[in-house]
Amino acid sequence: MTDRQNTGAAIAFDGVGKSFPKKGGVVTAVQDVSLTVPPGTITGIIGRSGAGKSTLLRMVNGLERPTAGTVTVAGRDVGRARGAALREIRREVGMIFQHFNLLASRTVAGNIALPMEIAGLPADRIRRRTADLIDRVGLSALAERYPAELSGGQKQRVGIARALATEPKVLLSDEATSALDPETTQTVLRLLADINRDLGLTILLITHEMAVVRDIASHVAVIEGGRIVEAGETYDIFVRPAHPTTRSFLSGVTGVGLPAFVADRLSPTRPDGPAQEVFRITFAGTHATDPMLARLTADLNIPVNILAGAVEEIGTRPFGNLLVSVDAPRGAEARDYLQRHHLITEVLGYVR
Ligand SMILES: Nc1ncnc2c1ncn2[C@@H]1O[C@H](COP(=O)(O)OP(=O)(O)OP(=O)(O)O)[C@@H](O)[C@H]1O
Repeated sequence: MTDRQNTGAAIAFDGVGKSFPKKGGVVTAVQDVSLTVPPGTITGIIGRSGAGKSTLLRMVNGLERPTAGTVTVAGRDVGRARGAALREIRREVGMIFQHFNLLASRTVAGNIALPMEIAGLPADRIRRRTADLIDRVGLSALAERYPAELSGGQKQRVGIARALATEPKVLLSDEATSALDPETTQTVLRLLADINRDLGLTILLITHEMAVVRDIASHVAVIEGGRIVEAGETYDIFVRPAHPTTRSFLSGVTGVGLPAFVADRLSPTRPDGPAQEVFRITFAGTHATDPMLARLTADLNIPVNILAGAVEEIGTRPFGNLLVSVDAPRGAEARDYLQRHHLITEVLGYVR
């Protein structure tokens, strides 16, 4: 297969809205979304069920048309494209699905060949390209099997190969790993990352799992109630989440939660009498390994209780979280000290 590094197309949403008619009114699925997906990136859109993710994604390949604003792929207005122009855009935008959407009556090779047959490619070219694609997704031994004979991960590999058949510049992924176990999820995410790197394909994926974003996406947008509430580089969003929805998505994946004996007693306001202030410290980049807590105790004589902690990597950059408590009257002083030393702190509450 030819190397087409950095030829991925940018996707741009500009003031995009989508409403559906319903009895007695309208349902607004997406409102006022402006977002650019840089070419060659893997960008994640994360949101809860009903947030508008699928609707947003379906506007990129013209399965839905916006009722406001414009969606462009490589500068071409998808919502206004018709006929041949729309078919051309669809060839450039591949899509993979949570439930794979394979044809049960066709073999692995037959499923992958289908988009090329529809496009009217010559038979020998279809055969060669199908073999290349099967090889790329690691299914050479299974070319003549039927979907019912495959595992979920193998089915998704077929889905990916089929999506690549028309040599798209953009790949849309609609919860592609949600039906897979964690180990298979990792292998499929690795395959998507390889394809992004080798082919320069722009990947836009929707998910409800922040772990998927962390593992593969360089950029992320958080959607709620049809609006983008926060967007940026994944690392920055992990280190400094601004919106409560983003924080709640992160709380499940940053490796640290409060131990139950603290969480059960945590109060949002400071109680009267002796209490401990509980806060999160986020370590980013080169500060991740600084022995700051020891210095805090040495410089200010504030003892720190460590409640939980974890260090992980996003891309290749270290990122850590510590949950600690200090004597409540000295909490502000301790946090101020840590912030002056480039750490990020967030008060979680108080315990007696
Ligand atoms: N064709 C449609 N007709 C009417 N309402 C729709 C249609 N498609 C989506 N909606 C509504 O728009 C809102 C957003 O739906 P959408 O499927 O985009 O959300 P989602 O974030 O993808 O959720 P999920 O993860 O559950 O699929 C929901 O309230 C949904 O009921």
